Amino acid sequence: MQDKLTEAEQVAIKSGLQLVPSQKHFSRLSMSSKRGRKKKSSFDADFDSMDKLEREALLESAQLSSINPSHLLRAIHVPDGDRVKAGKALIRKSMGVASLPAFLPADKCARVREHIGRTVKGDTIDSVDHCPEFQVSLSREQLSSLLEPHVVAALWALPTVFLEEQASAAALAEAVSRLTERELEERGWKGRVGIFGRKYEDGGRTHLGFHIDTNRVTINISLSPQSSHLGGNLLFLSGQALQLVRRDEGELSIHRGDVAHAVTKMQEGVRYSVILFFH
Ligand SMILES: O=C(O)CCC(=O)C(=O)O
Ligand SMILES: [Fe+2]
Repeated sequence: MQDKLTEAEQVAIKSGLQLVPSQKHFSRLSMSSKRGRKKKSSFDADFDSMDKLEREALLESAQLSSINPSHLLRAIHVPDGDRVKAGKALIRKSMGVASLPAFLPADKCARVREHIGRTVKGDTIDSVDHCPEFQVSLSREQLSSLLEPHVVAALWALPTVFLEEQASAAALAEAVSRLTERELEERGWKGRVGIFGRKYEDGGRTHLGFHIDTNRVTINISLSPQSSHLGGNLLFLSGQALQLVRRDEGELSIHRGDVAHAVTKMQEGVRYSVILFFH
């Protein structure tokens, strides 16, 4: 474990990020990785067991902008191998996260939201935090019937374009909108794609702690207007910074799987998202 932390530390130091190599921090980390393996039955227990820094981030505290991303990276409860990957992702020069506002129109968001609301269950356990998932799996066919087929084709092409283009989100959106049906098909993701919807609310799933995804690229679309919830926003450790992304209905976020991310704690309302894991 010390070796892996040292590797993470070296990566951070090379990039000029500051890490605090205190013994206290090392012992807290060994305690925290045990928490990651333990079964949690409640969201409160999961939240309470987090390091103070992660709790502050998930509460969108006033001090959010003063949180040192590398300190936060060391405080989150993830396996050490994931911490190394997330550390490399944090300092990577190429784009780790991009946002495409208004990717889905309001009526389509409402359709997907209704489907999730009708079918979501809290009786299966999440592999990240061991809390009830409050998620529902979708097939590509189901997604195509809820959205337009050409939107689904664009979703399948986006990760390829995202990995190829070292450009801005606007350039990414333009690249996808310029592609013909045939080009979309050619760029379409050839690997496995996992699709699911999630619902967050007080009394249900309230948050999702920092983690990395095991797949290469993740697309996450907000299905709820910002006005329908307080909290429930995305946090990313990318571009040498802790980024808070407050999205409106229909906004698409695309990120590499190894970028550490979280969903802040719901304070009010309901929040839906649809997530695609490109393996
Ligand atoms: O629900 C969200 O918006 C984030 C979900 C997520 O990061 C995940 O399921 O891995
Ligand atoms: Fe995730």
